[in-house]
Amino acid sequence: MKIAIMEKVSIFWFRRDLRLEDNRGLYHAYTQEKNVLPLFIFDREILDDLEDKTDARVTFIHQQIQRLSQELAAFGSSILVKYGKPLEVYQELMEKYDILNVYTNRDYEPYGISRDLEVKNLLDTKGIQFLDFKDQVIFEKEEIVNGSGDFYKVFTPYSRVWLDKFQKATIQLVSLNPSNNTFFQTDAISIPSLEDMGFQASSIQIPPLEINQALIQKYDQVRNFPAINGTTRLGIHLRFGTISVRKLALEASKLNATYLNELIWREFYMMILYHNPQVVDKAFKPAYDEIPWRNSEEDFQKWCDGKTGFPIVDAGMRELNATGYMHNRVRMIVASFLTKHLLIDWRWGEAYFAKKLLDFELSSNNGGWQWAAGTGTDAQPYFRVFNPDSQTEKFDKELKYIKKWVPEYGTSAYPKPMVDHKFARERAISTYKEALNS
Ligand SMILES: Cc1cc2nc3c(=O)[nH]c(=O)nc-3n(C[C@H](O)[C@H](O)[C@H](O)COP(=O)(O)OP(=O)(O)OC[C@H]3O[C@@H](n4cnc5c(N)ncnc54)[C@H](O)[C@@H]3O)c2cc1C
Repeated sequence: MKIAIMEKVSIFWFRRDLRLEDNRGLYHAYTQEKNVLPLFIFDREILDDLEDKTDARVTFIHQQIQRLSQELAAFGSSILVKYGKPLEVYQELMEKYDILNVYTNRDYEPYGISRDLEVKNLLDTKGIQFLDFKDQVIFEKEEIVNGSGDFYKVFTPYSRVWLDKFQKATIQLVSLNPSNNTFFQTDAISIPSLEDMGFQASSIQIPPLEINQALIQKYDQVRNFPAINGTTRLGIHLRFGTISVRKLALEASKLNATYLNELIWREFYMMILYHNPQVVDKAFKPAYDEIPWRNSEEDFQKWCDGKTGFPIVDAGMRELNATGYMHNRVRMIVASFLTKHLLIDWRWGEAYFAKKLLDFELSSNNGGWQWAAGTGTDAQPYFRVFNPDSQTEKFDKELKYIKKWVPEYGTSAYPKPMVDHKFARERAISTYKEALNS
């Protein structure tokens, strides 16, 4: 009888860190182990919930995995790509390989935390170590806390401490030294196709991965105008880790304080979610869960379709539907409109954004929606209701953005406003007031 000898490997599990450059967990695996087998799992727990089978994010990940596979070929290695549920995949791998250790980068979302705990417990049964590292943020967990050791609930003091710590830290980028190659040596391993997983390629364009220094330098002056290319569109790259946040933050710190501040917002919301996982379906400020939302399905549909009769709102929704992107200023306007003008639950809008945004990030999306609805940290006070016309006057005065996305604006084909601004504003304020005083 022939006994198969199992290959001895250590696994590096890629998730939202799809790069070789300055990847902390990978660097640790590479410098500490002898036979590093890269792994990526197309996670059915996530994919099965995606309604759109041409989801652009899945196409993007698939392309990035192919790129990684090519980059690893230069090291005589490849990436093992599985389609399934992580626990089942690990059960299978434990039968096939003699696994020494599993390395990965930490996740802060409730699903990621429970997935990792399950995998860790499974690996424990065979004495395999699960080693996770900080990679997707500069500071995590309890690194930024107040004098009493509590997490910050308000952005400004958080950002002050973050910045102070960042300025004192020596942040060095890490890279893999090819002459000490410790990757598992193998021919290319085949990657399941999108079709194998029930998906098809999307035609949506992904913003390029470039750090546009000239843009970042003037970011504070241009970032609020949706008609111009005044933001970096690096959201999807930060989401899936095709860029290192350390690299970007180091550049930003030399170029523009406002831009760096936005990266701090990203981490602030990640840590709010980490410390308060209940915000996934509850208001950060519990009293706001008493608001009796109107939740008209008909109104919601008009909002989704960009047919509200408020051109800046419609332009934003149409941009989102067509490209998977919406400018931050317009995200704030459409979110305020949905929650205040239409009194529709912020969770409806949040879920719609989650389906459509290329840069969808649970923490920032939840934080952005709760901010707009007035239910969150540092929220816009409920009695301040964005006026879509004055926002247009300030940020799209020449109507360039509106005309791009709502070409029929100004003609009889364009719908009349679905609600009167003054009436909706007063209705929102009195509804919130009553709920909060009850
Ligand atoms: C209702 C609402 C929902 C949002 N949903 C998301 C989301 O799902 N994912 C997401 O990444 N951002 C979200 N944002 C924040 C912000 O709108 C986007 O990060 C930004 O528009 C992305 O475009 P950009 O990459 O060109 O950003 P830039 O302006 O170039 O900023 C660079 C990066 O900084 C971070 N950043 C910028 N602004 C914010 C912010 N306000 N909060 C947190 N991080 C920020 C992002 O990672 C962004 O990619 C949301 C905002 C609102 C008001």
